[in-house]
Amino acid sequence: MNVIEACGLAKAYGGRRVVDDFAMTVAAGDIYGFVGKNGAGKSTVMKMICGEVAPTAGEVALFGVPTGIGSVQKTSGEGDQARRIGVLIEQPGLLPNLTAYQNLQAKALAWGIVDGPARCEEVLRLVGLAGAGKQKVRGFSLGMRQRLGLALALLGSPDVLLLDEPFNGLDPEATRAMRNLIVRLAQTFGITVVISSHVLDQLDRMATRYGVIANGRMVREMSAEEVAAECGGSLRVRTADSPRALAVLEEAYPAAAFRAEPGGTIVVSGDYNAEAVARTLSGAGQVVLEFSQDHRDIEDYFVELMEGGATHV
Ligand SMILES: Nc1ncnc2c1ncn2[C@@H]1O[C@H](COP(=O)(O)OP(=O)(O)OP(=O)(O)O)[C@@H](O)[C@H]1O
Repeated sequence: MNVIEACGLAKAYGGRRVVDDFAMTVAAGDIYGFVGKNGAGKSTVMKMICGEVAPTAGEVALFGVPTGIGSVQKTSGEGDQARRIGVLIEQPGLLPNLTAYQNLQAKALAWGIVDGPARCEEVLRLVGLAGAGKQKVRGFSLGMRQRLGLALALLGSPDVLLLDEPFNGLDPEATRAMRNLIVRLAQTFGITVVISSHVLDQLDRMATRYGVIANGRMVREMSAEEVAAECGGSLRVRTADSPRALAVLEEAYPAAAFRAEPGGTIVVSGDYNAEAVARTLSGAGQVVLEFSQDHRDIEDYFVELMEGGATHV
């Protein structure tokens, strides 16, 4: 089932369309990496999905139900539908003079969560802040604040989490902890997660699907497998007898593509397995002089896509 479907979505500020004709599909269980340059429109899209910002045009369907412009928006913060989406967008709006627990309790009360105290304890535990529940938030590190923000987003037991730059300002250790936590939430509780982030190497370790936005439009959506295949690159092989090696490989791997370079290097791409190629060559008595794998950097790949978006007038 698609949990989020956006179609023809647009948002104009002062007559300028910062999101335009935007489409997005997020399926249940996805960890969806939402990628785009600064100002591309990621936060605005997420705010429209969760109902914080009313679209100028277009439609969002949540859990297969069209929200209609403004309908979920009006229930934001109350009601079951709004609670099915947990949101961490920009600063989580924490009250610094209250403890972590009190911050959660205030929201639980506002939302009328029946088992409020137990749920507050539970989400604190989930985000690894069980020991810090009685501490005032003003003494919290950025990493702890982000975790508490995530706890607030989890309070209503959401089916979907929208996380805008959850790694912002976190050191490598806190970044890893946040990543592991998000993956655990997705895998253990089946929560669908949409994460906007510039930290591509973190997304690369967790995302199952990607969407790339440029100038307010979706440039491309693709699975992690598609990204891996496109970044997979090629194999460069040179042996003492390149024509013979080429003939051996072409016969052994009919589904792969081969290109012979003038210096005798054979470039293998498509459907091949590097280890098997090495074994085939050695089995054919070929003396291997060069054997290296070219991988396309995932960052280069996304930067190219992010820059390939249509520009607005
Ligand atoms: N409330 C607003 N009023 C006017 N312009 C806005 C408003 N919110 C966003 N914008 C503009 O819309 C564009 C998209 O902003 P948005 O925050 O959605 O981008 P983003 O992709 O999330 O960027 P970043 O990665 O920097 O957070 C920007 O040019 C921004 O200045």
